Amino acid sequence: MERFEPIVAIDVPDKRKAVQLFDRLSNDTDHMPIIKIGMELFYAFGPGIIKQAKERGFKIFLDLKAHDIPNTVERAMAQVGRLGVAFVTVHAAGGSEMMKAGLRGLKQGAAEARNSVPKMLAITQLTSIDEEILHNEQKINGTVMESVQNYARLADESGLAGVVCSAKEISAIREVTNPDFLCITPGIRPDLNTHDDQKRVVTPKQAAEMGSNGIVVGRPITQSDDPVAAYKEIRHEFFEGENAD
Ligand SMILES: O=c1ccn([C@@H]2O[C@H](COP(=O)(O)O)[C@@H](O)[C@H]2O)c(=O)[nH]1
Repeated sequence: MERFEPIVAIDVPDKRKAVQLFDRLSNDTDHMPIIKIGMELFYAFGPGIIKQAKERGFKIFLDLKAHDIPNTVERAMAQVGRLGVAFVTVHAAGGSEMMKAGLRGLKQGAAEARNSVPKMLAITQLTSIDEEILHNEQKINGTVMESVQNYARLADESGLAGVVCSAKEISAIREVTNPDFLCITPGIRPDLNTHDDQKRVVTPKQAAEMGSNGIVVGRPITQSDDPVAAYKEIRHEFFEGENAD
């Protein structure tokens, strides 16, 4: 099973802090993480911030969670395909037509720029959603597990490389998707007493045991007094948990 280096979410408000984290995570580690650039950094600094991370040798997980009509997502993904990133995200809730259109655009943009095609992942149910929000706000019948499994099946049928989900849902997803389908898992907390706004959380070791292809970790690293030490510990726990079954 393919396992990626941990994906570190650089959710910080200023460029100086982001670049400081890029420098520390590239200079002071033997195994560099994948860098996740999300809405906060991208909306503020655009493609330039991707360039700065790539110059330091990082692979980029661009997490903009596209969710719009198919034509708009197709055209947006054509632009993203030109950026030379490794992963991109769209919301499965946009439907199969939207996911297929996004993938078409991504392939077209990547081909025009002579880039490899990034792996497109579908967000299933955000890891900040629990049963209560699912039922009372989204008005979805059934469980979070069933909703995530349904979105994963739809993403696989639409040709996507995988999904973003909680590690708790991986075994249900594997029942309905192709064997190479990726499950990338945020909602990671080394200390399960500290959830922040996340609802479906597991430790790095549990994520490995549950079959995660890659963990996404933000605040436990970026808000640590020693982000490099925190990263190394989380990475060790994730890879030590590998094949623990
Ligand atoms: O379902 C999802 C999808 C994406 N995320 C992103 O992962 C990180 C998690 O950050 P933490 O600080 O470790 O909670 C963040 O960038 C989210 O946008 C997610 O958490 N859940």
